[in-house]
Amino acid sequence: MEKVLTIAGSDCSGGAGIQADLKTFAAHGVYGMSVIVSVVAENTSRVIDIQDVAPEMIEKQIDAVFEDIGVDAVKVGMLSQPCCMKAVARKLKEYKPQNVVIDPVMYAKNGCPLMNPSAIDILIHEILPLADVLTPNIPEAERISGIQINSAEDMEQGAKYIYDLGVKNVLVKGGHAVGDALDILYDGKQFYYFRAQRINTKNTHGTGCTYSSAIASNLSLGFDLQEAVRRAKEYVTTAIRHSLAIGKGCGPTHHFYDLYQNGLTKTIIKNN
Ligand SMILES: Nc1ncnc2c1ncn2[C@@H]1O[C@H](COP(=O)(O)OP(=O)(O)OP(=O)(O)O)[C@@H](O)[C@H]1O
Ligand SMILES: Cc1ncc(COP(=O)(O)O)c(N)n1
Repeated sequence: MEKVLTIAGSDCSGGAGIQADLKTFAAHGVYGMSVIVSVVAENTSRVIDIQDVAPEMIEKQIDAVFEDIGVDAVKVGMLSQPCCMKAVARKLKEYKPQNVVIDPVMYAKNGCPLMNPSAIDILIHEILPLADVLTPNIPEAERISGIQINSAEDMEQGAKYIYDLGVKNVLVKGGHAVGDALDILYDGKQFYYFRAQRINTKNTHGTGCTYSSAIASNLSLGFDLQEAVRRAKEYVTTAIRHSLAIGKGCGPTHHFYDLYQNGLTKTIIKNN
């Protein structure tokens, strides 16, 4: 059985964070484990408060997982403060897991900040180099690269800039753009386009968490990166198509094993 770990924040309303990650792992048939970095009192409309777990406790949770069960892939999500980032970086450097997918979460869908803006330098210098694949959305790619993104060409430029910071693979997600939901992967040699029709819904709470966890699951299952992303794109698109109109704000994605089988996307390989 493949074992996948999420290191992220807890969303008590179940749509994003650790909860979305564990649902995604279960739908992929892999064994899910979690290290909670922050407890977030949030729902589909707002973030009420954030309480970070002490860095020593973050490290002890990571030790508990690695000294006993071990992992085949890791997804890293919300890291709100420099001290949390440093604790996670220390332990990832110590255990050197394979298949590390990092989602550099900065804001919730409703615009509430989930990362202290002063942590950006630590994110760039301590966390980004640990990623086998980094999955910024457009505002996150803009913040990391300083490049304004208004087109697919801008997404490519942003991906290239972030790659040059020392990130092995960069997947810029287009959920915040208009038109097709286009994501662009850059591996230092080629750009790969993953495209799906945009679904007309406000219920996209947790899409980024779902996507990065699906990529980590697929990597743990032995798929190469392009195939892992292609399958994850199908999974997240399906999870959005079946998202739930619950709560007063942006409802959550929905997770089913059976729906994972549907093919919805096209992959286009483009030369550099
Ligand atoms: N309305 C939509 N229809 C189809 N696909 C979408 C839609 N919104 C987002 N996506 C897709 O969902 C995935 C997550 O992308 P997005 O840019 O929303 O991430 P995110 O902003 O990090 O998510 P989160 O809301 O969890 O922070 C991407 O594959 C994106 O293309
Ligand atoms: C604990 C936690 N982690 C990540 C997100 C981002 O997800 P979204 O932007 O879909 O709200 C979130 N809202 N909460």
